[in-house]
Amino acid sequence: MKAFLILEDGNVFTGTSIGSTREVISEIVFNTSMTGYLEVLTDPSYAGQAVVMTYPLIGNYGITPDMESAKPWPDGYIVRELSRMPSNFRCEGTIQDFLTKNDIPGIAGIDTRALTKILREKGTMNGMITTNENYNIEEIIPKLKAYTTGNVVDKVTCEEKRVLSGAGKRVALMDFGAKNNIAQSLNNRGCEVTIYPAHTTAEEILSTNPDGIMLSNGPGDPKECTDIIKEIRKLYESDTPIFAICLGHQLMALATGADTHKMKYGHRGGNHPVKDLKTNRVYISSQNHGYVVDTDTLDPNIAKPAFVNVNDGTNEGLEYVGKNIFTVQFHPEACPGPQDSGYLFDRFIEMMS
Ligand SMILES: NC(=O)CC[C@H](N)C(=O)O
Repeated sequence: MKAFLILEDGNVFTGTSIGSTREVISEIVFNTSMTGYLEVLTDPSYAGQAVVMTYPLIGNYGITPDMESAKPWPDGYIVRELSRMPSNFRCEGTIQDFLTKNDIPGIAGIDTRALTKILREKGTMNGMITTNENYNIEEIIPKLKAYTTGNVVDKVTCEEKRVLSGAGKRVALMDFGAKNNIAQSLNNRGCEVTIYPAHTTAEEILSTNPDGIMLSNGPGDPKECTDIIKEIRKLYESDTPIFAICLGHQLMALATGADTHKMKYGHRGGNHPVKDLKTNRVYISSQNHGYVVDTDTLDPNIAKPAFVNVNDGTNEGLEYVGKNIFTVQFHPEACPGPQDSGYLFDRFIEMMS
């Protein structure tokens, strides 16, 4: 069946429908990872977005246990070519069936390179995936322009707290849409990790007297999380060691008076160079974000840049003055992507000691 991707700027791509045939409007973002399509699909930070995979062949090892959460989260999936015959000793099915089963619409067979160039030049924009051949572009474009993602953290956070037991440090992990490998990276290092729903109060977390608090990644505009930011402010004031990743990093910055803004097209992929400003060493990082902390709005008495993006000079991490708090915009848990910065979990454990 034919499918159409209609962009806010009037561009239309015609391809083949994959997964659900449901019509969807979403923000269209691109990811440049060459492998790890399952970790991308199951990263809750993609809730509220349709993802374009720039790598031209997707699904060639099928569905494997490499999941970062229990289900796929993007609103839509856009690929050049979907493998029809996946092959891998762990393969349990096809992307096609996975998308259909989870009611996620997608489109294959379009020129994803041309699409990515549009998104890079004009910036991230909204789009519609539809199988309706009689679509009316005049009616659709105003709808696309008016569409906003809203608060998506509430959609992805866990409903109840759960514990990964361990004999080491006791970490409270705030789940704003956490990828599995954050808890796993801590648990592999012996930590007992208690995962809390996003709206747990600071009082409840602090009453358990954790050795450290981890703030997770998550979807959407950090400024939508007004209630959570208030709780994070209390965690900041508590003097408990804190490590935060991506959305968690942005929320801590907002909680302490800095500002964030939306980037032109964000960073999503497995090859983003970030420089540690203390050592001048560059790490290749896994990334998935569309917002960024404004370096100009940082109060040097509160937070100092610790990492910077080598490509565009944007902030990639902060160190909080007089506190055991450091936060990063990139993903030390990888999944997918390079594990160069996994040592940051060890640093967090040292900080808790
Ligand atoms: N992976 C994340 O935590 C993303 C954070 C935020 N939603 C952004 O796009 O910038």
